[in-house]
Amino acid sequence: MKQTFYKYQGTGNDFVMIDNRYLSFDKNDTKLIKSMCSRRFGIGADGLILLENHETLDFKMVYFNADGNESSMCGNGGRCIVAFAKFLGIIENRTSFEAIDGLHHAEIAKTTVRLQMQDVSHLEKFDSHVFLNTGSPHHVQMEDDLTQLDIKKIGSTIRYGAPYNEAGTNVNFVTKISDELFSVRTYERGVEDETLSCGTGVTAVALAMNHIGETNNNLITLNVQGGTLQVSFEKNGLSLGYKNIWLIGPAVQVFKGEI
Ligand SMILES: N[C@@H](CCC[C@H](N)C(=O)O)C(=O)O
Repeated sequence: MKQTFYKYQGTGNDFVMIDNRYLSFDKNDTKLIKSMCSRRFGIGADGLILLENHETLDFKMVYFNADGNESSMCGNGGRCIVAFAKFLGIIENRTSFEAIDGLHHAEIAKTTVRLQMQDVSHLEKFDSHVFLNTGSPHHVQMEDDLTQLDIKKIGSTIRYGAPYNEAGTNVNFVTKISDELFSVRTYERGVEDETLSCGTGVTAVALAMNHIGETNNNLITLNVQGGTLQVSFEKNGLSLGYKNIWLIGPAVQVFKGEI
């Protein structure tokens, strides 16, 4: 049987998107998901996302990395599935849906999607980096010059090295431009390469920069390889950590196909 799919991108982080409300797609077929995401032998994407029915919320998001394995939260994918739900007529301009890390609220206006992320209560500061989980694990490291870095080489060394080892982490390299503007390049676990953007990654960068005192702003703009994202947040007064965190940026349908 033919499978209809859509291709979406959010600041260049691209996804195969499938309406799986009738459970027609076999999500245990890791080889198929990997081959669909392959840029040489398939459609080509950083990940594949299924939109499924949810008992009480608007829909459920199921996310797979390009390696074919289901993974933790994808912020850009979360923004893209909101645009997809609107395209399918499931939602209007506001939504609540479930992803692997729990409930998310979002709003869409034209091609801009604002996605609420989970509160972050635990950030670990080390000499050369910060580690935190924004739905996915992120190592955040400041650098003087992002243009000269071999992101795949350095990123994979950190991702597979101690203390992360096989389970791994995503790795973000950051340069400060001003108190409200940072540049970011990200090595993504499960893609095992640099991607043009990572939503949970820029969220981690914004919180980490506030946490280590590089900025006191609570609305941060982040230049990534594929465009520009914004992250807003509030410091959690009662404890170390952040709440009311929103990831904001474009989410665009690129094409529709059939395999
Ligand atoms: N591109 C994503 C992150 C996807 C998950 C990540 N590769 C992992 O497995 O941790 C984003 O936009 O957040």
